[in-house]
Amino acid sequence: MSNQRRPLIAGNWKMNGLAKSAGNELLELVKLVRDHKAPNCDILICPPATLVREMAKLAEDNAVDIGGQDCHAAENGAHTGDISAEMLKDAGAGYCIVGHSERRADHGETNAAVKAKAEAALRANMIAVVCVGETLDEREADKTLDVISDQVKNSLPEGATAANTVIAYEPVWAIGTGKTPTPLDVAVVHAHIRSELGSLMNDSDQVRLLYGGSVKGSNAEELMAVENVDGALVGGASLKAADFWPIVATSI
Ligand SMILES: O=C(CO)COP(=O)(O)O
Repeated sequence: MSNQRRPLIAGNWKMNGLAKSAGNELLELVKLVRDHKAPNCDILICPPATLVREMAKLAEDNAVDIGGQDCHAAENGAHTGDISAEMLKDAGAGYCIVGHSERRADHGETNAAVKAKAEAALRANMIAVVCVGETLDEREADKTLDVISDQVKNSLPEGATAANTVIAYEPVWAIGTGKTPTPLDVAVVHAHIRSELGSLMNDSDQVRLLYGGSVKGSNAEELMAVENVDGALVGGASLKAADFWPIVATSI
C-alpha cells in the first residue's frame, strides 16, 4: 500500500439496524476510535438510510464518517420510495456506496445507472464508493478482468478524482459466503483496476481501492497487506463494533 493513500475501512450495514442497538454499536466504535487518538485511516459506517441522521449525530466529531448505501440519480421529484444524494448529504452522510452487487442484482442496475448515481453523489458533495465485481460464473469462464474493465469504465462518474471517488472490488461469490480470493487474485484485480483508471483519471495512482467480500478479523491483515489494497468494505463483520474493530486495527 502506498503511504500516500490514506486507508479507508468501511462498514456496509445493508438492511440491518434499529435505532437502539445500532446506536450502541456506533458509540462503542466511536469510543474505540477516540481512545486511539490519531487514527491513520478513515473509518466509515453506512447504515440504512433511516439511521443516517441519528448515526451522523452520534459520530458528530467525525471520528467515524457516515455514508448512504445507495441514492437516486435525480436531485428530487416523483420517485416514490427513493432517496436522493442531496437528502443523504442533508442527513449527515459524507459518502455514498453505489453499484453494490446486491443493487445490480436485486434492482437490475446497469453500469449507466450506477454512473448516474455516482455523479449524483459527487453533485451532492459526497464521496462515491463505486462497487465492481465478477460473479462466480464469470470468474470460472475467465472473464473476471473483462467484467471489471467494463464496470470500471462505464460506472466511473464524470469528474472522478481520487478525492471524490473510491472503487470497491467485491467479487460477488465472496460476499457473505466466507470465501475469499487468494491475496494473489486480489492483487491481480486491484492492479488491473488501477491500470484501467490510468486512462480515465489524472490522479489514478491516488485513488483508494477497497477490497470487500467476507473480510473479517482473522483475514483482514493478509488482505490489507496486498499491493493496491487501500482498505476494506465490510458487510457482516461491520455490524458489531467488537468484530469491526480488529479489521480497523489492521490499518489504523
Ligand atoms: O457486500 C459486502 C460489503 O459491501 C461484503 O459483505 P460481507 O463482508 O458480509 O461478505
